[in-house]
Amino acid sequence: MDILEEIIAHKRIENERNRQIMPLRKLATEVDRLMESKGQQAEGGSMRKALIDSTSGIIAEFKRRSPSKGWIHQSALATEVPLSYQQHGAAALSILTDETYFGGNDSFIVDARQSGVTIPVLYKNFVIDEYQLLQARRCGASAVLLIAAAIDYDTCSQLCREAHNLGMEVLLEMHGERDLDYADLAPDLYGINNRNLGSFVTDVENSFHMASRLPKEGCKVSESGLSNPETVNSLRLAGYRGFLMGEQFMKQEHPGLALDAFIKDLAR
Ligand SMILES: O=C(O)c1ccccc1NCC(=O)[C@H](O)[C@H](O)COP(=O)(O)O
Repeated sequence: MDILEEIIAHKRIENERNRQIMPLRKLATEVDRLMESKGQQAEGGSMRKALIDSTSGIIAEFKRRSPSKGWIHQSALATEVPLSYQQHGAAALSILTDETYFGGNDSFIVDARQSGVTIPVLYKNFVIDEYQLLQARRCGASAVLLIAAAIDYDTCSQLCREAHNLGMEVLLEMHGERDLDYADLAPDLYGINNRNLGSFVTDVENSFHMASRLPKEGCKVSESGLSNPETVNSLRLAGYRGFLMGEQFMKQEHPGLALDAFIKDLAR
């Protein structure tokens, strides 16, 4: 069993437990009310537009721990780091909400919004059913991640539609050619993950290899293992508009300042 299979097996149990605590119908009613009072479109607006309009294209990630690295920054605060990322030029944010494997929580997005984050936020979790889309909408996410390797095509198609009905965008994550069938679901953002989930090894060549295989007009995002400004500039030339980066910033004492320095290097 690779790590993704393990996480998904655990997620099914977790979702079931959450449904016992708050039934789907009750959560849906809460989200309906939220949408009535705050509007159809999710908080933070369009991540696709934010990436296309941005010069950096950086999606800065709030990730305290990971299966590959263990704790990266255990004491990092969701009331501080996401806002600091915004102040230092992030085009958008990704906030890990998975608790067991990434030390995350939905409350981190709530904290980020309450601290003053207004840019788009990706609900970074392993979404396999509608219940999690409602959780994402409730806590203030603008977009959700759907991972092709984690769900079958029909489920992905249905979740894409439901996310849109909830006013959120979809970042569809693919790893390799075997996932390309999913590209015709026309997500808002096409992600290529450079991390091999069997070995955890990251290889940015994966993004270069996959670039020409994605729809020409699609907004492409390269994910994982990015640490070098020159690589990001080369990925931009290859057609990418978004660059999802976590560990490179989170391993520093001040992730926002690390982002600031990285963006300055991009422009050199
Ligand atoms: O980060 C991991 O170790 C990991 C392991 C298993 C599944 C997913 C994993 N990461 C999720 C991500 O996609 C990354 O957090 C994101 O792309 C940022 O990557 P990085 O810049 O390498 O922290």
